[in-house]
Amino acid sequence: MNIMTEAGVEQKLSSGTNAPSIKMKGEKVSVHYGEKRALFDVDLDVREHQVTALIGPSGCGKSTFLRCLNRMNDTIDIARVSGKITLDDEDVYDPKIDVVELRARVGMVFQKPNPFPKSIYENVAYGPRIHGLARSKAELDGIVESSLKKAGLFNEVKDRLLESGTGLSGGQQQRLCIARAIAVSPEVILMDEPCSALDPIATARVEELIDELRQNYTIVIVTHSMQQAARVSQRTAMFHLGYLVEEGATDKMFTNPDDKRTQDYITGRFG
Ligand SMILES: Nc1ncnc2c1ncn2[C@@H]1O[C@H](COP(=O)(O)OP(=O)(O)OP(=O)(O)O)[C@@H](O)[C@H]1O
Repeated sequence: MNIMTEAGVEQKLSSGTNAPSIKMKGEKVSVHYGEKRALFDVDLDVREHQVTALIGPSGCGKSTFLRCLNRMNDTIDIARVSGKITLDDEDVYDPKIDVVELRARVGMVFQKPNPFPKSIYENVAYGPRIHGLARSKAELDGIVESSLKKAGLFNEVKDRLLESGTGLSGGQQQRLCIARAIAVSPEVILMDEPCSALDPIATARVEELIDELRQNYTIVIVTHSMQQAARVSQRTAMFHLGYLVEEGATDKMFTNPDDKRTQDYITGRFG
C-alpha cells in the first residue's frame, strides 16, 4: 500500500502498520577484523525512503556496519562478517548474489570526494556503461544529464562536461560522486561522512540534497555531526564500542533518548 507523507513523499506501508517498509534488515550482525571483534550482534532495520543516521564515538563500528550493507567489507582480507543482512528480504550474503549488482543497488559515497581522473561526463557515464543501462549514446547522455540534475550539479557543469571531474570544487566533486552513484539507479545510498571534507556552504548544499534524494532512495549516513544527524535523518542509530546502543526516531533520540550513553554522547560528554 502507498501513502503520501506530509513531505509529499509517496511511501509504501507494510500491511497493517503505519511504519514505512523495511528496505534493509540487519540481524545479529557481527564483524571481526582478524582476532579483533568490531561489531557485536547488531540488529538494525533501514526504512525505505528515510534517512537513517549512524552516530557514536570514533571506532564504535559505524563505518563497519555501513560497509556490511553492500559487502564492501569483502574487500578487506581480514574482515569476517556473520549474522544476516537482507535487501528486500533477499540475503545479501547469499553466495548466489552478484556483488557488482548488489553494489549498484546499494551505492556508496565516501568521506573524501573521489572522482575518477576523467571528465565530468565520463565519471557519471562509467557505471551505466559497464552495467549496460544505455542502448545508445543519446540514452547515455540522458542518464548523465538526469543524474547530474538529481545531484543538483547540472547547471554548474553543463557547459564543461568534458572537463576533468577533479577540477571541480570539493563540494561539487562530492555532488559528482553522488551523481555517479545515482546513475546506476540504486535503491539505497550509503554515505560515510560525506561532508567531513567540505566547507559549511558545500555541506549545507549536500544536506539539502540528501533531503531531496530520500524521495527516490533510501539513505544511510554515518556522521560525526549531531547537528547534521538531527537535520537530515528521520531515524538515528547510536553505536558504542561495537554495540548498537539504541535506535529510534531522530526527534526522540535527540530530545529524550532511552540510554544514558546516547544522552552523554549527544550532549558532548564523551566522544
Ligand atoms: N580495515 C580494518 N582493519 C582492522 N581493523 C579495522 C579496520 N577497519 C576498522 N577497524 C577497527 O574496527 C573498529 C570499528 O571501526 P569503524 O571504522 O567501523 O568505526 P567508526 O565508528 O566508523 O569510526 P570513525 O568514526 O572513527 O570513522 C575500530 O576499532 C577499528 O580500528
